[in-house]
Amino acid sequence: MMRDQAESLRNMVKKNRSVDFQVISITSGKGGVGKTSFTVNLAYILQKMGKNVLILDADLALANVDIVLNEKPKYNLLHLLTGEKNINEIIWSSKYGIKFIPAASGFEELANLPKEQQMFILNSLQDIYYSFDIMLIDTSAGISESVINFCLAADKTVVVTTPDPTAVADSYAICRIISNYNTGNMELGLVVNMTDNEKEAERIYNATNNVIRKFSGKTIKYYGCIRKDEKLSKSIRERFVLTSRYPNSKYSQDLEIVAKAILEGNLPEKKENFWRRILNNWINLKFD
Ligand SMILES: Nc1ncnc2c1ncn2[C@@H]1O[C@H](COP(=O)(O)OP(=O)(O)OP(=O)(O)O)[C@@H](O)[C@H]1O
Repeated sequence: MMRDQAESLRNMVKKNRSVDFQVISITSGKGGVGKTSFTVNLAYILQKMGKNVLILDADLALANVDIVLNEKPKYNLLHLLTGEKNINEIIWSSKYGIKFIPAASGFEELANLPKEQQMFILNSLQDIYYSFDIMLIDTSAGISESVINFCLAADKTVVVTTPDPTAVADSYAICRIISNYNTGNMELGLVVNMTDNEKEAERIYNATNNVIRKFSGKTIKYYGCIRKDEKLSKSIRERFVLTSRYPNSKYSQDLEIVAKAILEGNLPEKKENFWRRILNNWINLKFD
């Protein structure tokens, strides 16, 4: 009976809020390019814009979202997978108001989660997604089956790179793979982080876009660039969220422009599409 009531409530809310739910995956070819700090600060800015944001820490075995938010969550995805907790019980509310689903650091087995368990996590999200406007998925760095699948299931994927040639090369690689598999209208875009040279960032975007167009006939979006800001490193060291404490810092100003560009991209169709895409398109990737 209670289940029936919950179900009809869910359907009611779904009907009322069917168009403005977006899933945005954030990924990178190389580690250490600023992906997690980008995710957390983006969440804060989107929240300031009035969006109700949830972060899924999908960097399953090397989770960092809790560290950037300076939180010590009690439960994490491991508790969900072992059946000890349900999805509602593992959502952690940070002091910044941002809610997140923590992964579990140091559990190697989580890095190569079998497809069934990845599906289980994503299916569990169905019970809570109606409460949010935006879900940000912080994936792990690099090319793995679960990263590609999280990206393909999203409405938008943001690839974060730095101007460092190895980071650029790795971001080409991940953009190429995602574009190849992207048969739907998932919007793929690039952010160049830690650059003091806007022209250089645009050159990196143009070069990436040209390669992708050549290989897959598709284009990628340019969401913008973020300057190197010593305050960001300080915020990580001293465990505060930069965009909250220093909204006028270089990093915060640039990220606000990037956040608007991401929101202004293609509007998602129906929120239900996320789940349909997961169920229909969760694929076994074969890398050549
Ligand atoms: N715009 C920036 N200006 C200055 N430093 C930055 C900037 N962005 C990120 N950093 C620095 O880069 C480091 C790595 O950031 P972060 O942990 O967010 O990267 P990541 O890509 O998520 O790493 P991993 O792949 O290991 O999870 C941080 O210590 C931070 O100080």
